[in-house]
Amino acid sequence: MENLLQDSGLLKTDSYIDGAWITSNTTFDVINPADGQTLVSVGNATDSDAKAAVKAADDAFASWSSLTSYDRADLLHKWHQLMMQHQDDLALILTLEQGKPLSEAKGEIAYGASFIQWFAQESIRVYGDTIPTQDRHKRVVVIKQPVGVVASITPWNFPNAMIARKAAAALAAGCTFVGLASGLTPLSALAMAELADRAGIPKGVFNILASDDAPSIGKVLTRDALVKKFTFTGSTRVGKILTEQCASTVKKVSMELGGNAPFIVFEDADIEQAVQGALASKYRNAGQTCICTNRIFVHQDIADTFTEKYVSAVTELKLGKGIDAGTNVGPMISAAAVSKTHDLVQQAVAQGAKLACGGNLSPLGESFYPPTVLTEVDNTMAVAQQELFAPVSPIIQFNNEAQVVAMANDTPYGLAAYFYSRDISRIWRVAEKLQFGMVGINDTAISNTAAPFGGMKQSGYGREGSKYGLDDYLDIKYLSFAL
Ligand SMILES: NC(=O)c1ccc[n+]([C@@H]2O[C@H](COP(=O)([O-])OP(=O)(O)OC[C@H]3O[C@@H](n4cnc5c(N)ncnc54)[C@H](O)[C@@H]3O)[C@@H](O)[C@H]2O)c1
Ligand SMILES: O=C[C@H](O)CS(=O)(=O)O
Repeated sequence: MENLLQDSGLLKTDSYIDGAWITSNTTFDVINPADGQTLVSVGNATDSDAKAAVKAADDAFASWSSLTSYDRADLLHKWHQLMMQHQDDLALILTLEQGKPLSEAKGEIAYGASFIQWFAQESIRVYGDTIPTQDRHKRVVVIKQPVGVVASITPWNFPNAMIARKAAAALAAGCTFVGLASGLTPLSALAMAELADRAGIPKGVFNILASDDAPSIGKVLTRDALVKKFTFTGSTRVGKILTEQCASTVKKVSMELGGNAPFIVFEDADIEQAVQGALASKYRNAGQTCICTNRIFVHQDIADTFTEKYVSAVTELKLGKGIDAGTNVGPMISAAAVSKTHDLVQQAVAQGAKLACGGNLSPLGESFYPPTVLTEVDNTMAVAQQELFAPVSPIIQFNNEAQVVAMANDTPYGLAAYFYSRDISRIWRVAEKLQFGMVGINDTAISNTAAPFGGMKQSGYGREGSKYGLDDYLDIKYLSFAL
């Protein structure tokens, strides 16, 4: 695999702890979802390695947090520059281990790097307060201080950006960081560590663990008292487990969890714009993003027109390997993911849904599933209630605003929602009533470093990116002076 890279030094296969690439007694294989072949074998970090990483981060905290925010920003800017300088190699590594089209992988590298740049800039704007008191002999001042060691566990679907979105804020705030990458996609995280090393980020400040035993490593990271903040991105199911595990040491916790995004097309929408928006939101990363459209609600008056245009556009999407030019939709992460998806599609058809396109197993390989559209779906079906994380569009008809808002909100999730309308009164009414942390209005390209990314309900809590993104990594302290 290294011979495919311009800089073979970016292919790292061991965990990075305290500025060193550690050796492991056992390894696990990283599989290319496009062909099921082993890319490389990676050293399997152990619980002891996780404890060592936490200790290294704790040892490094005093010196890292004592740097000025300008000093930290300089190092983060250098890291950002190196990420962009090596964007092509990082994207190729990402596509090979995760499957997304190369163009999307390049976009993810730029998106991940933008968080490093953003928080380098934000770090020099961590302000406190002076508070007027009723006592002339008293002064009250508020200061903000980094919480300490941050531990993180992240998913396979954005193996660069989900780590960058956390680590950049943590380091900018003056914290030190231990990240466990997904065992399915560790290579992107290890390449980030290589570039952090090259940027001159001191040893112990940024540590990356690779392991195929996340539950075991997770118990260390959630229960070690030296870890003061735990941040997770992944499924709601696992988020609940980890939140419970963090309770034993009362850590600060942030959770970026699952989603079930409604996409509503009102009768006054620009239908062509809605078709393009749904296409982009649904089939990005083969539908494997937390903010992908999960249910498409179309007003009955325009349902036939929208569906005809949408199905026509979906059938134009090219299914293929991520490294192949022209691929719009790559493989899913595994054959198991395809099997789960196909079962949901078949179950929906058995319950009365109609297959407008796709819905068959692909000759390209066991991890490929064709872009699929189901019509005459009911909001109570599993294909509408579950987070699909797949290239499948369930279309549900509605006949009035109150009904569709109720259906859209009828989910334990509350991450992203989208709707298309040109009625400004309706836009405000619906935007305020939708119970989701992020709402796209005639827009589905909502991921934005400057905006506070996060959810409500069982999609989690905490915000990543934006001017709010440092808050989760800072303690607020006030000083009361008697003069
Ligand atoms: N809200 C967001 O920002 C966001 C972003 C990306 C993905 N996600 C969500 O992530 C999910 C898909 O990713 P996934 O399949 O990797 O999710 P997952 O929850 O199965 O795994 C996430 C990470 O947790 C690890 N893990 C699994 N079980 C664990 C345990 N018991 N203890 C410790 N670690 C454990 C995994 O190895 C992986 O690294 C979807 O639900 C998606 O919506 C959310
Ligand atoms: O999968 C979830 C990611 O957070 C989506 S995005 O990378 O923020 O667009």
